[in-house]
Amino acid sequence: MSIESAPGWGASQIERVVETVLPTRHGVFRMVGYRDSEGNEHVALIQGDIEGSVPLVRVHSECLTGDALGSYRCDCGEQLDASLQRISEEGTGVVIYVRGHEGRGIGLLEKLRAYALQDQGVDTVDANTTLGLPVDARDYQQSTGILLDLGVTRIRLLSSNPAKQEALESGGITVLARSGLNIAQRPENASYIATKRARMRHDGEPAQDVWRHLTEGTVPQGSVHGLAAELLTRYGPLVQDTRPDGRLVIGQLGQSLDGFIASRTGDARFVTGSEDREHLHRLRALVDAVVIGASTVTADDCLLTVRAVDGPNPVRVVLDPSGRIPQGSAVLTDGAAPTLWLVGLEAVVPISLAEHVTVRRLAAEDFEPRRLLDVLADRGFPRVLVEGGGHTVSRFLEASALDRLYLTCAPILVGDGVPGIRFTGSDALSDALSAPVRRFEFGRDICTEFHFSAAVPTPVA
Ligand SMILES: Nc1nc2c(ncn2[C@@H]2O[C@H](COP(=O)(O)OP(=O)(O)OP(=O)(O)O)[C@@H](O)[C@H]2O)c(=O)[nH]1
Ligand SMILES: [Zn+2]
Repeated sequence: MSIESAPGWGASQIERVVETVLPTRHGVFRMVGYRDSEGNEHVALIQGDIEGSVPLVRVHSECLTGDALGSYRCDCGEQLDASLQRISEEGTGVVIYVRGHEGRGIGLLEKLRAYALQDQGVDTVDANTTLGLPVDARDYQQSTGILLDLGVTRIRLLSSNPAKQEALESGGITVLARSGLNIAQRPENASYIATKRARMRHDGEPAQDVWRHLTEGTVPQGSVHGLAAELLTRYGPLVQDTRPDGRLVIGQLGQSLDGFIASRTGDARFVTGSEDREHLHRLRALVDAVVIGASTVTADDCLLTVRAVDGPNPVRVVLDPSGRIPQGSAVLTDGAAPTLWLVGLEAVVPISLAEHVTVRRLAAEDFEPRRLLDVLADRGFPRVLVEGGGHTVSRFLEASALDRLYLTCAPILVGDGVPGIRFTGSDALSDALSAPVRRFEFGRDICTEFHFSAAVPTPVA
């Protein structure tokens, strides 16, 4: 099959040659092989029912050094990996692996020449021009052709490069959203990435600036777009809405659409996807302390640090009246953040503990949510994230102790398992708990933010 005269295509053609399947560490993909009019061979890796949907699409430029050899000079390999994973988590999407794009279209050996110049201090843009070559010689007609062949005209693009979006749009593809893959920089590729941002219009810096301001407790002004704007919309209110006494209490939970945080065997891995995980890490970075129940520490052995984004680690507060979390738990053995281990008056705890662990004994009534929040505020932790599990978050919810709750639902039905939000509830639906809400799409998950402190109290009759 060949596509001719697609919009903006001129005389170029793309030919669908073969279809097979590719099992990978990110799952099984349908794989379609194409040949373009210049003889370049490309592949599309596909999951799910993409025709007529608005799938995630990664148009990935071939990079032998990064993709196959694991080079840290660029971020290509990690971007490829992350995009396959994201698509696999969402269950729908396409990665187009574009051959002939090596070295931004100048070829492998010329790229290595450019590397040799960069070894002498020239940046990636000047290296190409010093060699008498274009800074970026890629065209994206093959990708437009492949998408049209796959029946895809509207996409969400995984890329930090606005030029890719413009090229696909000029080829007749509607790009409804574009976001980068948020790969952590390495010392080896930091200046390459900085040059892409400074001289090749790649996004990154504004979003990182905005995020840094938010973690420092300020909301930057000025016009921003893309991820920077999204971060401001999502987290700006958290930074602004702190109460006069400096307190802010937020809850978060990821659960299945039918309300379970884990299966009946306790399997809780990846209920919600990587975007929700990133959101959770952002919430952690915005608070002084994360609160977690002993059952969740025992079941998940969570680290509770900020790893998916830049930002400070909060203090880890473990609610453990009977002192039952395992001594080998990450919160007790990993010193990446301080741990405040709150135990009952009678609980038995080991005499010698790692330096980052502080034990504080509380009377049974001090484990009541509002009393706990007073204890934490007194210790200098007014901004608190209640992170799990279902029982702990529900307790804080029922005690009206949460200013906001982020409840992310994954489109899966578990049937039976460890419950998410459960509380006494009301007899009449008209009395059900509600508040102003905002909704965020995290991949295939939907996060609902309940803003309880903005709710108008029901007048007492
Ligand atoms: N000429 C040259 N090409 C490079 C260099 N480093 C990486 N590349 C190539 O650049 C291409 C990837 O382009 P990038 O600018 O890293 O990213 P992008 O594809 O434009 O944007 P994203 O979609 O966000 O990944 C690959 O083909 C790499 O082989 C370099 O220093 N010089
Ligand atoms: Zn690369």
